[in-house]
Amino acid sequence: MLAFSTAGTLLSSMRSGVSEIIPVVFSNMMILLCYGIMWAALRMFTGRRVFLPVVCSGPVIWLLFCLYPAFYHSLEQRIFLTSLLTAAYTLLATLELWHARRQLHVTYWPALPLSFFHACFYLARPFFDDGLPYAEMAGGHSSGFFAILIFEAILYAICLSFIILAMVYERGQLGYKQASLSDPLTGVGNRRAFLERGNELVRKRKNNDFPLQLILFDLDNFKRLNDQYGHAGGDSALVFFCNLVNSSLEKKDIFARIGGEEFACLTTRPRDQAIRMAENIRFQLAENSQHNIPMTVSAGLAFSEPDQDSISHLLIQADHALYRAKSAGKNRIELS
Ligand SMILES: Nc1nc2c(ncn2[C@@H]2O[C@H](COP(=O)(O)OP(=O)(O)OP(=O)(O)O)[C@@H](O)[C@H]2O)c(=O)[nH]1
Repeated sequence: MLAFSTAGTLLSSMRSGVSEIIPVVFSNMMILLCYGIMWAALRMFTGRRVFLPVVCSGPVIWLLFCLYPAFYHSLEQRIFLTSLLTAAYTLLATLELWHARRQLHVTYWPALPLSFFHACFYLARPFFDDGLPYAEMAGGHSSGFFAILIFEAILYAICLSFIILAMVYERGQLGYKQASLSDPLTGVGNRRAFLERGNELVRKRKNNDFPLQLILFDLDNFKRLNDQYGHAGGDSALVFFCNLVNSSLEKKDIFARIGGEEFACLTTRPRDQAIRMAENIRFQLAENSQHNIPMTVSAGLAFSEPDQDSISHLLIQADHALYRAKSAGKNRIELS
């Protein structure tokens, strides 16, 4: 991208008044292609599909217009079209930066006004740019707007480069954080994530009273399942169970794998609904086990008191209930 914009600018500065085809036609094609590539790069950054025709349409439109002598010889019209195409690409890039807010927390913010300002600058350019010094380069005159144009372009390129570096860095950091909080096998949160988010919810509950229930699930006879179906069979059983629970979660529920075959679900549903949810999961697992691998699960439920400020007490209570469920024959639910 940098190579294209440098080459485009260099070509643009080669105007001699004798032959302007390369500086006028090709330099602007390269600069517009550079904007198209920037849009594509931001699409890739946000994990969205890149459309090659969009990347190339700016340079192609420019080339087609330049084939008309009336357009080619009108500096005003050329300024209007390059400005319009540049603004269009920059607005598309701004839209991609807006999409980046789903993946980033901080660094996309400065890029948004910067990119939007750049688009507005090019939308306004045709009203202020008299075409100097291009028209009178040979005579050595210079336009005030030309200096602003160059200054804005340099400022935009430098600021955007730093912001994009910061965006890449932030995404890397968030990726590491996400990896440290999720279970690689099942994709659900791990114990650390559960304790972090769970404690946060318990603290929130102290100020705003809402129901909070903890369900501890433990797959039954998992050692035997591993022995019978192999470790790979055990792994896919764990994934199957997580998918089953995930399909019955509500937005606010926190679900995580907190041990080998032990899972925790913190829910803000009322007590009777939490019991129904646990019972439903237990029933569905016993009825629909995957690949003919019979599976059952035991669960212990605990209900949070308003004065609690950490999840550990709730975990101990649910663990006692789970122990009772195991002792009473497994494939059942006990309340604390
Ligand atoms: N396949 C697989 N097995 C695991 C994983 N993590 C832990 N396990 C196995 O889970 C089994 C747990 O065994 P136990 O703690 O004895 O529990 P259990 O056999 O389910 O017995 P109960 O809890 O009393 O029903 C062990 O054999 C572990 O090796 C994993 O990621 N994948």
